[in-house]
Amino acid sequence: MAEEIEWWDFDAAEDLIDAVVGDVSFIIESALDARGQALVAFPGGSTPKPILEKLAQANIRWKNVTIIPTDDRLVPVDNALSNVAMIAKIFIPKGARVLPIASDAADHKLAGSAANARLADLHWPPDLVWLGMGTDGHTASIFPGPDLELVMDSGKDVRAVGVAPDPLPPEAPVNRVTLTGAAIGAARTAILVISGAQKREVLETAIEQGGKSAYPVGRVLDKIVVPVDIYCLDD
Ligand SMILES: O=C(O)[C@H](O)[C@@H](O)[C@H](O)[C@H](O)COP(=O)(O)O
Repeated sequence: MAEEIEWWDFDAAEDLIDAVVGDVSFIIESALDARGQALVAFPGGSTPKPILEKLAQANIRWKNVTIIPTDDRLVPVDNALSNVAMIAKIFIPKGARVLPIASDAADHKLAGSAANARLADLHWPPDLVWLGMGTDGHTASIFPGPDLELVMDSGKDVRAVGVAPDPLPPEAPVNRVTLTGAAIGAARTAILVISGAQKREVLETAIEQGGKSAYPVGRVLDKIVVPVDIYCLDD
């Protein structure tokens, strides 16, 4: 399990947004100071959008920052389900380099190999992996089901794989590409941002169960060696 897990609870969305923006800005600034560049992975889904919008206003040297999605849906980039499109719309105007990990390969395995090849060129490990979580305990696109072992036990040099969730998640019923357990586990810093009592309960159970959890998030947190900050908005 992550060496240390710290929970930060919020009643108001603005307070959570300010806290996450402050933390992520600090992580990026520190990476820029230390290495002159930063590589960060941001999640898709609906929770991060207002936070990302506020983060983009921070006074950061965005042109030295590379952003990848933690995972993406295998859809064309002009599709509303595309995570990279959401991130690119917010950060390209700021001068950041936003790299897609999805491709238009019809086969999710090929899409995964293409993503892995693209990530091989980046300055690794990521300075930050920011995770979201679904009520089924998935994080990034690491779902319970047939691909779980592949994603979690892919070997440390495999940074991304393609997955075909079964069942497909109703909010975005398409195949995906995701960072692997090893890629997330290698991050220099990691945060998890969730909202609502239902997710909190799932996450608490997953943490308790640890590396043997049926919830992917428990397995992923088990791979992360650095302390993890969890930001939770109560409903
Ligand atoms: O692209 C995705 O689907 C994600 O990266 C995924 O892991 C997301 O973070 C959770 O499903 C939570 O999504 P919400 O914030 O929309 O509930």
